[in-house]
Amino acid sequence: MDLKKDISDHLVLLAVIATYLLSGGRLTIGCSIFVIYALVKHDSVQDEELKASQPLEQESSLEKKSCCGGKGGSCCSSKLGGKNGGCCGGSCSTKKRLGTGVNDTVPETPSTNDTSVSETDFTEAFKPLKKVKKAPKVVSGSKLARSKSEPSFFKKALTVSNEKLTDSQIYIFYSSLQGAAQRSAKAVAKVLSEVEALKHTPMVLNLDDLSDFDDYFVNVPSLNALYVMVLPSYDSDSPLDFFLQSMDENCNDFRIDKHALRKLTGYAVLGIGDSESWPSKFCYQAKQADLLLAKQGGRRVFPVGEVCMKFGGDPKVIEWAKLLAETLQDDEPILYEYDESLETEEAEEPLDELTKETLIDLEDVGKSTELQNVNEIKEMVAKDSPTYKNLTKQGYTIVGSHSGVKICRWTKNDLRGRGSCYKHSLFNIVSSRCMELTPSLACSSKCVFCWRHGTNPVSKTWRWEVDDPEYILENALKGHYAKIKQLRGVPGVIAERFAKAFEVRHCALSLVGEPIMYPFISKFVSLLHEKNISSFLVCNAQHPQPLRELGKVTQLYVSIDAPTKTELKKVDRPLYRDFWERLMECLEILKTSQAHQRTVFRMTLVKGFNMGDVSAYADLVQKGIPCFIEVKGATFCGSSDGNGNPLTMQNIPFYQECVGFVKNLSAELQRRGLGYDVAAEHAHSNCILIANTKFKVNGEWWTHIDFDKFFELLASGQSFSHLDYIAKTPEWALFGNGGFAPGNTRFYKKKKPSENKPQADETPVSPQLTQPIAT
Ligand SMILES: Cc1cc2nc3c(=O)[nH]c(=O)nc-3n(C[C@H](O)[C@H](O)[C@H](O)COP(=O)(O)O)c2cc1C
Ligand code: SF4
Repeated sequence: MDLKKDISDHLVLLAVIATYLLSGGRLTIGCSIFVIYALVKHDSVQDEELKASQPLEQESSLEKKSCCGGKGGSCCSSKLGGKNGGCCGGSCSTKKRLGTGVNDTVPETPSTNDTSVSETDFTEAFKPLKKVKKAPKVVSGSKLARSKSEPSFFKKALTVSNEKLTDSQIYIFYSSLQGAAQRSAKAVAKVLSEVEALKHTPMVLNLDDLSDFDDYFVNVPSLNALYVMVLPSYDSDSPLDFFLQSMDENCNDFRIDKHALRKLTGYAVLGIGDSESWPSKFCYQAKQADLLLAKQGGRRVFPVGEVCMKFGGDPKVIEWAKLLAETLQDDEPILYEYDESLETEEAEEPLDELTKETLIDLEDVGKSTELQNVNEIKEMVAKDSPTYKNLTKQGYTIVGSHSGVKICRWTKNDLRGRGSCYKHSLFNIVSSRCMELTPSLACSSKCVFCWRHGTNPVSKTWRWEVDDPEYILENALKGHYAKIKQLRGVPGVIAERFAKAFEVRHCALSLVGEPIMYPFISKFVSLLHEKNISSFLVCNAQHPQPLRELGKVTQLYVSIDAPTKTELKKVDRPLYRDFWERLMECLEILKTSQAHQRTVFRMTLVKGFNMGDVSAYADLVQKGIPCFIEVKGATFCGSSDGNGNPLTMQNIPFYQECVGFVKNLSAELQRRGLGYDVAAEHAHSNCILIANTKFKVNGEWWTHIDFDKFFELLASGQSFSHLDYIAKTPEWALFGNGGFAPGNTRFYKKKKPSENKPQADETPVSPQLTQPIAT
């Protein structure tokens, strides 16, 4: 354009010079004036044209700058035709509208066509921005729900408090497998007790001994309670798993106040662990506990402590306790910040797809991974766990990850010709051919007389990896036979009995734990029967569903440890809140759908706990109509200290007391017109049998089992009942005759026990003091 102008200018100049040379003088001057005027005019027109065209160019150049902003203008043109409507049409116009610095210079009304395109693109292109804005939605659902359901004081309670923490009653809870947490809890208690301003002496409680977590973690013992939790972490199953699981369930149980722990003045958690061996899981369960306490409304008064115990962590524990002690005395209000991301409620409003996506993303972030792992599936008894070591030390052979076998002392006794257990007298089970097994070392009760010493896993439902029934049976037999083999050198072992012991005929499914919890219990029992091994299944009457579904067993026991709801809670310390209803349902099942089975009520008598109300026991018998009632005095399993077992020798009934109880119960049943009477005994084990009189044939008791007949009936495939495989009770086993089988030699350890010559003040038989009696 400029070059053209230059050429035309030069042509005009040449024309003027030529005219001057040809026409001389005046004409040339006149022409020159005309030409100069024409040139000036031409320039001014060009300038005006240029001025008129300039704003539009300026606008377009600004748009390009604002859009491409340095990352290359190509995106503008390419995205204009793209699916998002383009960054030019979208974000450039957006910026204009939002009044960014660049657009301050841009005219207010852009060209109409361009604007309409921009606005369409703007709406579509905003979706990603919506996603960016997702952060507030993490809590919007829960906030919404809470603001509707919670009174306003609640939020306030969760923000700032100026409670005087030294007025609190401090409860120091611990859970310990190997003793470090117990030691640390005591150390923390000592440090806190030294705080002069503290009004109440701190109390130390073992979580694993609590009969009911609800007493502390649904209800609180006092309104000034402050909890300090001293917790180890185990990547294998430990008692703490059940505590954490219960806390997690409480958070989601609509029957429970969701923020029950706001009633506490506060809480603090001290985690102990091993950062070197478990770096990624260091103190992870303490952190889980901390979050769960917060989730239930608890206010953290001090940060979670994380102490590695591997290399002398005890001074660090003291350090943490001292800092906590200082905090308790500090008058400054504490800001209690509630972590709203712990909430998992759904938003009430329907959500569009993108918003849903957003919520999921953020919940994943917000819902701490620590909490997600509370219900992680573990092995029930992992090989490297303290529970494994503890059980193997007690003589258990652990099979797979949740089953166990153990040779009972009666098996040894019988191999040596010293007599079988009470099951021989009562039902014809020979101890040397009996295998004691449990397919579930875990239990749903914490009975006061249990010899599990508080270390076995507890749970209401199965929450572990599951082994095959075939695998369990094969390896249980291997384990049992390996233990039998070890007895070959024991003095007095009878060669014939020893040889037969390698062909198990009976399996007592009890030992410890709750066998019916094992998900394949019926299959397991039928595998036993395939090998001509009879089955004696003991259950704790807390699992009606599997009881109802159970296939044929040789004898089915239900433990009846107390006659009333209050006493049952005290004796069995069941984990279920509806434990009584569960028991009632199980009794109903025995009377109806499982009435074909040989059913037995097992009663374990504990003096001072469950020996009072004979009439209430009779109510239960009336409800379940069992074939037999087996009454046995509890066995002393060691001191109460540290193992959760509160029993002392004072709670172990004498044989005569058991006899008195049995006679009273039998009389009460007869008074009600129920056909029961005392049938057999094994005085040596403090054990007496009451039987339904349908087992009295022509005036003789038939409480024994004809095992051959049982397997014959099973093989026939026909349905049959408990009366189809009975055998006559031998004379020596009848009540009044002691129950010691002939062909055996009675062996007295220290002094001759007096159970066969009962006296009012006799002492219990000595073997009971050391080892549990076969179940
Ligand atoms: C089988 C086993 C698993 C463990 N797993 C963890 C773990 O996951 N995280 C951790 O921090 N410590 C772990 N520890 C270390 C214990 O938490 C630590 O030894 C603690 O002091 C034990 O407390 P206690 O003696 O009261 O049971 C584990 C220890 C054992 C024996
Ligand atoms: S039911 Fe048996 S295994 Fe379970 S706690 Fe009671 S006695 Fe122990």
